[in-house]
Amino acid sequence: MIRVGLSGGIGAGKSTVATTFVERGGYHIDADKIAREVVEPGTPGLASLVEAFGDDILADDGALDRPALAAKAFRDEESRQKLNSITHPLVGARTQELLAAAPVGSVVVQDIPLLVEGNMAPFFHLVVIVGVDEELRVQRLTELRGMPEDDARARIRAQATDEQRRAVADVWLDNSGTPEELAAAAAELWDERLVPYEANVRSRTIVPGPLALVEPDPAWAQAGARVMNRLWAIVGDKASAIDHIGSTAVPGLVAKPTIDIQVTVAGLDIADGLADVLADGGFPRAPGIEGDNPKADPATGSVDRGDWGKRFHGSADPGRPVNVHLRVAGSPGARFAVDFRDWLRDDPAAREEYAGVKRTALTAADGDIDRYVAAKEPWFDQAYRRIAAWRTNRDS
Ligand SMILES: CC(C)(COP(=O)(O)OP(=O)(O)OC[C@H]1O[C@@H](n2cnc3c(N)ncnc32)[C@H](O)[C@@H]1O)[C@@H](O)C(=O)NCCC(=O)NCCS
Ligand SMILES: Nc1ncnc2c1ncn2[C@@H]1O[C@H](COP(=O)(O)OP(=O)(O)OP(=O)(O)O)[C@@H](O)[C@H]1O
Repeated sequence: MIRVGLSGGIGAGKSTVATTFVERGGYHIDADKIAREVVEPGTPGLASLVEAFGDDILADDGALDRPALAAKAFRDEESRQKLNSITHPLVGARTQELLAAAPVGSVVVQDIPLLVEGNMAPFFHLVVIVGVDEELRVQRLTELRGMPEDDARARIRAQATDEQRRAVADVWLDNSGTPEELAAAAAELWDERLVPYEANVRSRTIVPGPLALVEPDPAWAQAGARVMNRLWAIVGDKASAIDHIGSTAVPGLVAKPTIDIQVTVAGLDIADGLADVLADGGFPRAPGIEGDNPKADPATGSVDRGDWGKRFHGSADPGRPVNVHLRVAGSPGARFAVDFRDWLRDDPAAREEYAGVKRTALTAADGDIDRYVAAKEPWFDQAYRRIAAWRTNRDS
């Protein structure tokens, strides 16, 4: 099972995407729909709303007069918070019930208008945001849905900004074209990414990233932050640190387009205990990788005899290659990963040198990842010594 969080500002067009996903077999959990169910006539939810906002939010038949409540609730922040504090726990509880009932193998599509506002992004395997410029949204809401313009704008003001949405979006679906274009993009996403992602999570299959060097992409930092937030949500207090490491964490450096993340734990037994939750969360374990090569000083031949053990996980998402290295706090491998990144960030000449080493290794590797890694290893050995000197200098 994978959980897909679907969101977007009011009027962005989530419904089109949700419909496409459901037509293709998605298990739909619709927060707006649940928000209506929990305030139906006779529910404790409706009674709480009346107590909070007065009985003039009721229509003649005793049901909720939605525009009347909207007029009161979106008037100011305090009123909206009051509304949220009544409805959101009820929506949350019902969501949990529906999630528990999702069949094995489901792609669960959770349609949540306030996903970003509620900091819920890390709890999904993938976050899909539908985006359209604010003015076009207001135009569609007023002209096509008959919503008063001040109501539309009041809700937009009460919601996250597009910048905040972009920061958590694994996928951004633009809806400034036709609904048919949006539906086609959603269908492709479903077929090419969501269905294989779910199958890979179930079979615990890693999708390796390409063995190719690409120009530095400023989007890697945010992609790394999203993966780190997701890993924190999975491993919780079992980790003492989670860091974006490797070349994608170094601005300006060519890299394999795979995000490397280090999860620091107290011991490898803790790492082993996390294997299943990580796999369920979209990061299956790679068998057979139990440690890094101990670094040897090429000048003296002396090897760092610390514990170089680690556990290694990849990504089941065909659209986002990730390496997750679980290393032990204070071990030389854990320290080296962070220092290496910081050294490269700090030293443009080292960065250039490493870029050259990678290009040579790529040619030598002839498409074989193990040969690529091995070809870089001698350079790492001598870099290890230089980094130790750099660290001493930095810390003195
Ligand atoms: C105030 C209510 C009765 C107005 O009903 P109405 O039929 O006009 O709107 P509807 O429920 O269809 O929501 C439409 C859109 O308004 C926006 N919206 C709704 N509630 C909120 C809120 N509390 N804060 C910000 N935006 C909101 C969302 O974009 C949503 O998709 C209703 O929105 C409500 O009960 N809201 C509280 C529950 C809630 O937060 N729902 C959103 C996700 S759980
Ligand atoms: N590409 C499009 N071109 C023109 N109109 C569109 C397009 N996509 C959606 N609409 C219309 O814009 C309005 C808002 O879209 P929709 O109801 O799907 O948004 P939503 O994101 O589900 O909104 P809400 O947050 O209210 O649930 C609707 O009237 C819809 O028919």
